Amino acid sequence: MSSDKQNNVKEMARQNGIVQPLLTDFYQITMAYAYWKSGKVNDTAVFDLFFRTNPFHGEFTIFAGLEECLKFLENFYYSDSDIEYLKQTLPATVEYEFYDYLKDLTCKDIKLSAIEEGSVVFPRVPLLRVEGPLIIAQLLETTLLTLVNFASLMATNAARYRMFAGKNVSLLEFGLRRAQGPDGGLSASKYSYIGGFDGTSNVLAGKMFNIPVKGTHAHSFVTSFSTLDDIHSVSLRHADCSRQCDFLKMVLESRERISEILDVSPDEASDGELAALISYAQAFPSGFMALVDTYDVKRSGLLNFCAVAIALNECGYRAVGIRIDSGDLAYLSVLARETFKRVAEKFDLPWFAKLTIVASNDINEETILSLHEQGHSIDCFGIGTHLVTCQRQPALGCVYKLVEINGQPRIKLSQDVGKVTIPGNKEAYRLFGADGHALIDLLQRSSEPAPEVGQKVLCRHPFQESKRAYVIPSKVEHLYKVYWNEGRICTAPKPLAEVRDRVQSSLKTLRQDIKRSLNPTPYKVAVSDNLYNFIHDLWLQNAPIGELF
Ligand SMILES: Nc1ncnc2c1ncn2[C@@H]1O[C@H](COP(=O)(O)OP(=O)(O)OP(=O)(O)O)[C@@H](O)[C@H]1O
Ligand SMILES: O=P(O)(O)OC[C@H]1O[C@H](OP(=O)(O)OP(=O)(O)O)[C@H](O)[C@@H]1O
Ligand SMILES: O=C(O)c1cccnc1
Ligand SMILES: [Mg+2]
Repeated sequence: MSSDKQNNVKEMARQNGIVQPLLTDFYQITMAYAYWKSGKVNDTAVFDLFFRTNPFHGEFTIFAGLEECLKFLENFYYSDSDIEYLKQTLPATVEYEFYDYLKDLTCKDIKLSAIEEGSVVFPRVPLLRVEGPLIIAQLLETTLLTLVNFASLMATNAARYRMFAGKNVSLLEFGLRRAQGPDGGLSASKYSYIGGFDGTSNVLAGKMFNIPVKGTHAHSFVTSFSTLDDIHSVSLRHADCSRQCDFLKMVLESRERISEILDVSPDEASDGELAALISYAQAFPSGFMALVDTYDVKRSGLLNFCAVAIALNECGYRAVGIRIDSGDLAYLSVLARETFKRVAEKFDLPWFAKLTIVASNDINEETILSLHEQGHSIDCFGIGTHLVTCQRQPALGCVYKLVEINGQPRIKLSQDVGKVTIPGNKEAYRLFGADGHALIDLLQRSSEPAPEVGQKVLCRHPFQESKRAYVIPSKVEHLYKVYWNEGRICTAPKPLAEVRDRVQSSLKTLRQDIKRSLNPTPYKVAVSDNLYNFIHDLWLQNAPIGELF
């Protein structure tokens, strides 16, 4: 087996243990019993899973969570202890044959069609279409929603950070400590990576999903050292030979020289901080990355870092960079870059000017945009709280609605037109313009022929009669593939790295004005003329006619 395949198998095998049939709302099980009791065991249904509004005041969403949905279908069965628990929890009047029915239940008769994971998606276009026996399709509702909602929200949030940070900056996810519990933290790491982050500090996510694990060190490492006497050993082995260097002496000498260049007195710098940086460098001479804001970036952190980095260079190692975690990140990063440039010039070490500058501390979308406007020298953002808690919008509102029962369309009416469901079994197509950009998503009845390249197609707003347009597509993408059918995965979900690439390639198909931060242009989602008439006929059939006296 190729190592790619092995990795794929390994990834697929990793089902989050908490995802199981009882991870659902109680009403799914009570409904299952009521369906069963009312003779609906052989009824077949079609459910659509979709959202109504894009998150974060944006006009696009990234669809994620499909692979986990497939693992859920694959492993769906009620264990003996699940059945035991349900017997204790449901009323004693529930007939015992229902538990026998549940015991044999699997997803073998379910068919799941979905949009490719990592694609940009839009309101009202179903992300998943679930077809099969009514009872089992109903029982899947809550778990599928919980698997798609947070995954898609998180991937969208991360993709937005990626977009606004730009290509030249790397992004690290540092959020585990602030996430909504352990499972929220793990999912956040996974879907941040899909959305375009370059690495995570979350070690378990690294192991489970093969995400690069990255990090620096905390303030506590610095504050645990008080004086130079705290240094355990003064020496460091030279990179090229077994010779031991008197590392402490070299650091102190370079600190003297650098203090003149930077016009900062070594007396102002913290010796405790220097002891900490020396100790970290001795532990990781080839990966030295230091936190420099514990006491004072300008007067202590930068001087101490440069002193250790120059001494490391004399021992044959190249330092990696610094992290700044407080203060004015624009000003301090520019100051750090100027400092590195001056040292690079004086010591004739061009690489020193390009040392990595990581910034962290409550970073969000606005901070990144503002820092870009101000000008900064940051190479990498470490982002926790705002990213993983999706502070700007903590939930995506995907819903799961019945659109067909036993071949008959179903519509859910609402005073709020936006909440009226689009009935029937449908197909979704993305129509592209001549310049390669996506123009519109078109929903049609499944019985209609697919739109064709070069052929004029009438696209209608689902609820506003006067809003319509003819589109002549240059390319037509059928959005659904069948992923699960006849009890097995029939289209293998892509490995994480490919889903991550898909996010970027899919985002490229969107016009810039749809992706901008402030007042983005909405992307159009339309229905065919046939589907429009079908919706509105059914609407009239189902809407009661009021009487006025
Ligand atoms: N140049 C900047 N422009 C806009 N926002 C910034 C800039 N520099 C930092 N910030 C943000 O401003 C906030 C500053 O945080 P805060 O007021 O807690 O101060 P602090 O620097 O962290 O102080 P402390 O030393 O107490 O940690 C953070 O959210 C940070 O991301
Ligand atoms: O700010 P976030 O985006 O959530 O990123 C993660 C934060 O976690 C770490 O310290 P922590 O916040 O635990 O302590 P500190 O604020 O005192 O640095 C790190 O230094 C960041 O500040
Ligand atoms: O490695 C880091 O620098 C890190 C990790 C988690 C949270 N804050 C920072
Ligand atoms: Mg903090």
